[in-house]
Amino acid sequence: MECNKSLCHVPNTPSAANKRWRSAFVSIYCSRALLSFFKDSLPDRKTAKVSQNSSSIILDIKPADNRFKIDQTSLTKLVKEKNADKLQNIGGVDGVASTLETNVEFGIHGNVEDITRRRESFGSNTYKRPQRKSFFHFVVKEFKDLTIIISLLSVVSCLAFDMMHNETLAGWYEDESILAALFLLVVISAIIRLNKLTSSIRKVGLAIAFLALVVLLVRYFTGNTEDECIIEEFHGNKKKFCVMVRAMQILATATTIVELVIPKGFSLAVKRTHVYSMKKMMVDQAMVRKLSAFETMGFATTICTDIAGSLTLNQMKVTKFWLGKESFDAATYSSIAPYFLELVLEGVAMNATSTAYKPTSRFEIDFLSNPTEKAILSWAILELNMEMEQLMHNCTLFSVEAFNSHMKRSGVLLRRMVDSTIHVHWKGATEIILKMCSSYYDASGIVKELDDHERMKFERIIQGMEASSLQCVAFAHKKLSEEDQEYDTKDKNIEEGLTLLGLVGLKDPCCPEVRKAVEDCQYAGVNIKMITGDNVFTARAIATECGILRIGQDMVNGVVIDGMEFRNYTPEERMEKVDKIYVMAKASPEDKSLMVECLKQKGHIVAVTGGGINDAPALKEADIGLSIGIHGTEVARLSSDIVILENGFASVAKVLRWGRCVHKNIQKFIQFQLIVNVVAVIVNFVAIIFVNKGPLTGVQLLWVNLITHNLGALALATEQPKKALMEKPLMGWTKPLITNNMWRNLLAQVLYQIVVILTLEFKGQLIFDVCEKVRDTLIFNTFVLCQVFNQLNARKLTEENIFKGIHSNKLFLSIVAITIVLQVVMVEYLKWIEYTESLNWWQWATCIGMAMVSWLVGWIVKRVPIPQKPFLSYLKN
Ligand SMILES: Nc1ncnc2c1ncn2[C@@H]1O[C@H](COP(=O)(O)OP(=O)(O)OP(=O)(O)O)[C@@H](O)[C@H]1O
Ligand SMILES: [Ca+2]
Repeated sequence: MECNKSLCHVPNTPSAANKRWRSAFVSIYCSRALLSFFKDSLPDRKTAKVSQNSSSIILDIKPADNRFKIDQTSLTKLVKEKNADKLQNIGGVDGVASTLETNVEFGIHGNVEDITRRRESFGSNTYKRPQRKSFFHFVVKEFKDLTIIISLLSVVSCLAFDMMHNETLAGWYEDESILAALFLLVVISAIIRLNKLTSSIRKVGLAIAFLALVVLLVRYFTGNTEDECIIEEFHGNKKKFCVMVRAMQILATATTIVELVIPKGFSLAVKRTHVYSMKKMMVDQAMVRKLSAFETMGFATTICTDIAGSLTLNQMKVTKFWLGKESFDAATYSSIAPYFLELVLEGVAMNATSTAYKPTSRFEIDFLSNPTEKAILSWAILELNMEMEQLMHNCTLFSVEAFNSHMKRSGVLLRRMVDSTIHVHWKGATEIILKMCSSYYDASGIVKELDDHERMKFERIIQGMEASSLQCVAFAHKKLSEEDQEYDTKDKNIEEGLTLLGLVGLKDPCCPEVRKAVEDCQYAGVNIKMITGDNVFTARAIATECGILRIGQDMVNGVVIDGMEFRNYTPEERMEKVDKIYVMAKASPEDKSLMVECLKQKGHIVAVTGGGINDAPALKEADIGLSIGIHGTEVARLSSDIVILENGFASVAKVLRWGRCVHKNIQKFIQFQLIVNVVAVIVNFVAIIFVNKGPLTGVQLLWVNLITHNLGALALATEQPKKALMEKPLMGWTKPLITNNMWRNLLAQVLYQIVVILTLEFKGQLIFDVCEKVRDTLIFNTFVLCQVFNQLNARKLTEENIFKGIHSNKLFLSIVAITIVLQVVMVEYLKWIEYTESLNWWQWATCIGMAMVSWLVGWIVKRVPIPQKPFLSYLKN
């Protein structure tokens, strides 16, 4: 409007010279019109800047109006800042006086025109009563900074979270559903070792926050603080508002510190590391049922393994068949007397928990039984042409004792249809069955007495089979007299005086990679022990084949023992001998768990692998239970922490490696995160003490926390297990979570970052010749970039080359790149909401340069030797 009006007064005969004049005139007046418009609506710094520009225009071209060389805002600023340099720039007191067109001695001219002009420029010399503001208004104003609310909420929720997460876990252990598990993971997880660390950090943090609070309060009540804004704004208001607002500011500052020091990010990061590794492990056919098992596995000092499925393929096959003292094979089966073979097949078919039939195709046989039984049935059907259905038609069962790992035998009582005679059939572990026999069938089916001499001969045959790693099963038979009709399998009579029918030897081939996997684990400092229900000789042979026993070692006393022997030791003897035992054979389920219990008592971290029902108690007793094998039983799976669907010990070695990796990654994250938090707390604290306000605003700190907790944790969680993890012995369960190496790295980085940030805080404006806001932006930017660079430092806790293998971790690199991009966006965004100022290229380069020095610091500090004894133990002494 003003602009248009002014334009009307411009001469309307545009000569060439006048044209130039007019365009200058228009631009000046239009900009002035705009400025006055802005000035009315935005009474803050922004206008000041523009007005300064406008005043320079005025000075150049001699304005038509009577404005002063200095405007109100600049004048207020000059008074408020008490900046001697600026005063000097204007020409000192005299300069100011002449700018204001006044005389230091006589004052202003004072006529109506002059006063009006001054009133227009500087406003009237009266105090404008501020509008009454409600208490709600103060609250909203103080809490406009959303971060404070978020901080408060997160502090509260963090405490609630900690209380909650210990209890609610038990529910999903029983549930195999991976979705349910994943869902619960987001809400709760058990983090055992971190709890201690977290609680000590929390104590220190709360102490610092409290101290800061005290400092601020003391300052406030002793009037030692410049509460200009409050005094200015609330002058005339009731004092209680002042107190409340100040109290809120103090609370906000303290909350920011608490928010920084409560390491809730740890548990979150641990969870993320777990979930990431869990997903990776699922590719390897392993499902983690209990997340903390990951780290526990990393610390395992002993792994107790069974045979079937873990060391062997769980594909048993009958390879030996003895009738009497003669061995038969495919070529000689036809020479067996038919009536005798019929008896043997009756024992096989009737004394089985499942039925099998021969389908059209030779190789498709359906079974529902344990591997041993499956192998025997398939051998009988395929090699001995057993007609299972036919045999089952010929007799009726009236009592059955199913196989179990305690008794290691199964038995049936049956009546033959043809003559109604009653027969008992037993099959089971050779030592059990042999004890029940007093006679034997020789190769031609004639019953002979089993005296001690003959018994020895059979034992030798069995040992021969077992020594070639065969699992042996013996069959026995007895025909009962008419009076025995009422008996069932529980009666003594049918357990004695049996006739040995035959022996089979079953081969379960060792997994091809098992030897290497066992070696890897041993190399990593983990003891491998075998605990099995199988016979001593079988166990010894397989242990040697898999590398659990070294050649000659099996002869050393006490290395291979029998479950019963172990059971009968006194508790003291057990504790004394348990370390030396490498193979425990003929073990009952209780023996297996007794062994685990002993090892645990001795301070070992014990992992148990197994797939059978008989392994369940040991799996439960173990620190980490791993159920193995696609054919593993449901009971074993439910008793375990990790379910491995593949057969083979190689998977166990993989889990061990991942376990160590997860632990390492968590350590890396802790080092990384602690640096961020410690630096932020100290810097804020020091700044509060000296200048009453921290250099990093709530939003900025929240941002730092956000990227370190989330992106940082994710990046460090994705570090893959390296071969080196299995090259060192144990990391030590009892060792502190933060090792001396980590303390050293941490202290160096913290020191460096504190020096950089405090230098920027106190001397930054001078060094870089920038305003306060640019300096604050420099601090914020440098702090964030330091963390980005430090993330790479954290990749290697001890190695000097932090870039080693980084090319293979694309995810890590992408996360770092994303963080940098987000930081640029953040600086720009914060600028928009007036939290930061734009940085020029040179300033960006300076920030990056300062952050990059943390690599150098990391490299240098890794060369500083450290003591073996944990740092913190020096404090305790
Ligand atoms: N179905 C069965 N019927 C009769 N005897 C069996 C049967 N299965 C196994 N046996 C006998 O019982 C012994 C112990 O077998 P068991 O399955 O209890 O051992 P395990 O502890 O599971 O062995 P592993 O270490 O392979 O897991 C075997 O050596 C075998 O002689
Ligand atoms: Ca088993």
